[in-house]
Amino acid sequence: MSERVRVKVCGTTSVHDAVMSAEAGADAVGFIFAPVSRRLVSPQVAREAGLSVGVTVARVGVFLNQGLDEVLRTAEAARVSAVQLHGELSSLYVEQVAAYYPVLRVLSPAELAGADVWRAHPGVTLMLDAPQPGGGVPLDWDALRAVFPVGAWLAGGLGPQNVAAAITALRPAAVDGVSRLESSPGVKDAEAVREFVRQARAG
Ligand SMILES: O=C(O)c1ccccc1N[C@@H]1O[C@H](COP(=O)(O)O)[C@@H](O)[C@H]1O
Repeated sequence: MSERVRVKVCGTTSVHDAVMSAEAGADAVGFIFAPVSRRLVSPQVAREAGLSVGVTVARVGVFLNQGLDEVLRTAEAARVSAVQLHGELSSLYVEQVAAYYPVLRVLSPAELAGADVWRAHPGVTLMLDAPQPGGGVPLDWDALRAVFPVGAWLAGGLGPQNVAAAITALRPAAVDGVSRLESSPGVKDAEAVREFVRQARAG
């Protein structure tokens, strides 16, 4: 029997949306701490939102090319349970974060050649995403079929209309979405979130 696909709803900026995502059945909510993001949230709000989702929902802090100190300080202040790392980062940097938090290391398809180093690392899970995170652009699933790493998570333009097809194509361990789950940047569309979870469970 294949394992159930986990669902992460990212870009949470309020207690209201965190609770709504948890009630919709999300396994994880994401908080984006990259200053460039239109979904930037403060560690204080993320902490309050994370405390409101109960014990079974993971709280993921998302970072893009930020310094190690900043990542660890922000993650601690927000009380996240895992850290998602985007950007051009050394293996040493990723290992240093993984000494404190389970890590989702995000790679674009062009970076997959460097994925091998993480396959045997118990604290690091791979996520495949588009080169522009949060851009709502799906990956070319057909091109990835033969190379998608077992156990990896999938992001990139996933929403209620395409998540089941993505799961069928690549059998990721989890799916993650932002742009297609919003009514405006940083504000969730509750019906889109509910349908995203429903479709992912059906996929
Ligand atoms: O969404 C952002 O603004 C963002 C900024 C910096 C790093 C990551 C960001 N989001 C991540 O992008 C993917 C998928 O987004 P989308 O569904 O294609 O819009 C997801 O992993 C987010 O965590």
